[in-house]
Amino acid sequence: YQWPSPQYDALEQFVFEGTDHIGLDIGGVTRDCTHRDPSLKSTVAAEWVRLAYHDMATHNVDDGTGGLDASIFFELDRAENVGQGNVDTVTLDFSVSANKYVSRADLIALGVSWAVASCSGPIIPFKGGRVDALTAGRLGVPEPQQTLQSHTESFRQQGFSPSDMIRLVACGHTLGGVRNADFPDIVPNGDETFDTTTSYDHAVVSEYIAGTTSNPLIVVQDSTFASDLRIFSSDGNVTMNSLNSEETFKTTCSTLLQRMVNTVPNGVVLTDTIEFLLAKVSSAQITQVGSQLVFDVLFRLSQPPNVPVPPNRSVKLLWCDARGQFTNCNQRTNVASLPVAGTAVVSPITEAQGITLPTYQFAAPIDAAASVSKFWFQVDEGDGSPVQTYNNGGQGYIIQQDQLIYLPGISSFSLGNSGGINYNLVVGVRTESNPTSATLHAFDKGGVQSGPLTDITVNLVPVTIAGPPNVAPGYKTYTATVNRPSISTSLTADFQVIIDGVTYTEEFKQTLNIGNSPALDRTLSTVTTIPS
Ligand code: HEM
Repeated sequence: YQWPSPQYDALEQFVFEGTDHIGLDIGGVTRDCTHRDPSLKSTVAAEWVRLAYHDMATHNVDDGTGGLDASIFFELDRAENVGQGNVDTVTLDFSVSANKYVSRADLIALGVSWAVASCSGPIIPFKGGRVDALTAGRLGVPEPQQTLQSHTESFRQQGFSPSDMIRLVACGHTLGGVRNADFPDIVPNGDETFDTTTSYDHAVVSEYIAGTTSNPLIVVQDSTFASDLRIFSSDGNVTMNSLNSEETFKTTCSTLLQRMVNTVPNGVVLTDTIEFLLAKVSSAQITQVGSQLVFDVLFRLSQPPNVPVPPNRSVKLLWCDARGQFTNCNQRTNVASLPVAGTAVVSPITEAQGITLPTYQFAAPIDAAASVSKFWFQVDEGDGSPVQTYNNGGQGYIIQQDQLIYLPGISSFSLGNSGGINYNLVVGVRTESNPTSATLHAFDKGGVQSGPLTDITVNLVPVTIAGPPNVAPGYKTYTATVNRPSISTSLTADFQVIIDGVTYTEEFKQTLNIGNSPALDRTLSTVTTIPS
């Protein structure tokens, strides 16, 4: 890993912080294996795992189509997808946070890892890179009244053998249960769970083997619906017996659920497993606070379980000028200390491992004539141990360019002339530069009904923004307006200018916190210089 890796960075934040590009705590929806509504026996985790299976179930191993591709967004009206759990998962949980780097399908897949971890199950490693379908997939979700032969054929088409089928059903039916509203013939007296525990454990297996189960797809008035019984007993209970230990159940399910969420249409290439970064530059940009040009950086560290943050820890940001007589730390290095300390939200995966994520926010006033070339951090735990340097594996964290900067603080919303909301997004371009082209690309994956990705390109035009707060010295403003039907939390913007034939880009910028948003508030860091 080397910073910056925008897709990796975005996926890593989802996996381990559980939050999206505007900080919305999506992973937290399943925290503590909670119920969406206290009246439900099912958990959010159960809903998320079922949804992922139903999305994947459209895979056809014979022609390589379908799989975990978010086609479920277009399949909710099918009988095979009945249930408020599926509707809530799609519309409330997974329709607002997908973005340029994280697809809806990635969110559905990650939902399985979050869900299982939140219910004390195994850690399921996650890969990103799924591609969202534009339309519904084939029919393919098995239903309880179908025969064993038909189920075996369904799972074969999805890429799973008869014994995988037994395992995968058990790995799913350890969570949640059957709802009266959806299957009144199976559970006429109200919702019933598949086993007696809420958590992700092997009770679904042990209760079946012990003959004490009340799984409604086993113990049911009309045996037509006893699909779990037919599946579990289909090999004379050999597979179920082999799963009858907590350890085996968890390792088996971790592997199988990974296979389930990594079942994607042919041609889709998944990333490597997203590993936790012990230290991470979460965001770094030149921007302005008020009309002061700042170098804004969030640095995230990690604390192992039960190890508090050292009380005397000091974290420093160091950087070199990019322009002027001290360029590249010729003679002097800039230092900012006393950042604003905070804690990042942790996802259920990180929480299950007991890891906490202290953060250090720097907003260092800078001068456009000096700017920033590369930066790094020094951490002194204040306990006599050696000072640690974090410098991106030796080369420092490099600021790619300072020609173009995003200015959310002087961006704004307004009502569109023909309806909707105008996003008036503002960037700064260095005063001495004259772009031959300036554009904005906006990506919006929001909404269930809208297509999975709206990609809008508009030209940026030079403007003078009236009145304070005005643009920082050294920069002039350009703006572009994007009209959306309503405020969209998933809209992100890429800006691009061409100056003297060279393209400069500021990309993947959030658009929700703009203008006077408190999220943009910063305490300016104190800056000194040291000889280098
Ligand atoms: C032959 C295969 C399967 C059949 C016939 C089947 C059938 C069902 C039925 C009827 C329900 C009740 C849904 C409701 O009341 O809304 C259910 C729930 C559930 N299924 Fe399956 N299922 C199968 C395979 C799987 C697989 C492979 C998984 C995941 C690996 C899975 C995960 C779940 C989960 C987690 C729930 C609980 C949902 C909740 O409580 O909200 N199922 N299943």
